[in-house]
Amino acid sequence: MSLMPAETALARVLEGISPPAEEIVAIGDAVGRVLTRDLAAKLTQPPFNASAMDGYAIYGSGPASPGDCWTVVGEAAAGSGFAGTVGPGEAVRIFTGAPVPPACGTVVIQENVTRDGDALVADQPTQGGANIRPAGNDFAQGDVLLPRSHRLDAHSATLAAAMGHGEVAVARQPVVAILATGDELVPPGTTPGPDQIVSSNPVGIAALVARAGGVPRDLGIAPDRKDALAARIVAAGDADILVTIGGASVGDHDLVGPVLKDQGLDLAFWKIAMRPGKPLMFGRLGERRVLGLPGNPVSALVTARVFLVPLIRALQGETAETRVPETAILAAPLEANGPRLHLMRGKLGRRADGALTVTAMSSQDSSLLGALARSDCLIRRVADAPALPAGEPVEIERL
Ligand SMILES: Nc1nc2c(c(=O)[nH]1)N[C@H]1C(S)=C(S)[C@@H](COP(=O)(O)OP(=O)(O)OC[C@H]3O[C@@H](n4cnc5c(N)ncnc54)[C@H](O)[C@@H]3O)O[C@H]1N2
Ligand code: MOO
Repeated sequence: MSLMPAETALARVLEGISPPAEEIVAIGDAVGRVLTRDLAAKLTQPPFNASAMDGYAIYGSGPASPGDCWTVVGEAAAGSGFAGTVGPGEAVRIFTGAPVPPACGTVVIQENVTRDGDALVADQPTQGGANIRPAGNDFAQGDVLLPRSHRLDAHSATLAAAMGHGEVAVARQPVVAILATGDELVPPGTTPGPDQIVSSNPVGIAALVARAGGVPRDLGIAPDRKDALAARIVAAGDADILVTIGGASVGDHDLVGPVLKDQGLDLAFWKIAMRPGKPLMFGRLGERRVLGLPGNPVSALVTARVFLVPLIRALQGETAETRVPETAILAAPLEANGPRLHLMRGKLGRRADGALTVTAMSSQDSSLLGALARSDCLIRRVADAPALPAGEPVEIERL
């Protein structure tokens, strides 16, 4: 029986997602959150013609030439404009960010004039209209600047604040319960007994969840016993996604599938044509999505990137493409690929001419965390891809 292609599996994972529930958060807490509504500016920026420099606002719209002179009749500072009127031959001392008086169309910078008491003389030429930021230069009230589904980052959250939004409507963050399974596992920081290893995978899975905007909930480690596993799965409670790690394969102690089946799992798939990640499983337990990741650390982390991260993003209504394909030139040859999509761990470099190069890690064993941590990209090899010599381009995805 041929395995389900990874693309089909991803499409199944992303099926049937409803628009996210929304909540209102303070703009200072909204970075990393996804907007549920188009965001229009409540304000115009700048709200007035503003000086871009420290200097003098001069009457009229014309240029200033050396020898031109004015009488200084007042001052405009940021936060307190000049309240009077400016007439012909007059100027106002002005500072960066201050409103430019309506009668003034040019600001000359202070380095280019000489002032003696109230008398001001130009030493250098200044173009008409110089050093003024017109009202609405950045944006105007009513402009939709940030669309629904946009994930706020440092820049766009700053924009939203400037637009006048103290609070924004964002998608509720999906809760992702993470359950490690296996008699061999002990928590990080504890000394493994004979035949045991550290349960390291949940650390990276939780980090990927948080970076995608989800809230990780650690369910600890379940031993390879049906009753214990069943109890932990129930403990996932109202989580939006239950992620299990390990116990997904075909061994006698791989009980995750059978226990989930007993609990009524509506299985979408089990096993996909991808390396690492063959035993990946996905289904629904009522409203809850269940993603069964393979136990091998590289398999768990790579499948979490490829399937869990897009699911968490989609549950927040984010539509942006998460995979950003690029090409790099092989620095060393690659063998022909087998029948599964192979996401190979690779290291990027630069050729003397600046071209991006990539070298596959010498071992692609899915237990090698050291090699994964040293990698900075995945090389995407489609099923049955032919052997490639050095110098050929390959598709990569940065980690
Ligand atoms: N006869 C077959 N055997 C295996 C197959 C197969 O198709 N036929 N598939 C292999 C592949 S591919 C993978 S991947 C693994 C995945 O198996 P499981 O998901 O059942 O994972 P486990 O057996 O529980 O563990 C595998 C490996 O990973 C370690 N592990 C598990 N959990 C953690 C954790 N939280 N932190 C760190 N390391 C963990 C575990 O100790 C094992 O060493 O199956 C192959 N076998
Ligand atoms: O596919 Mo397994 O996930 O290679 O190690």
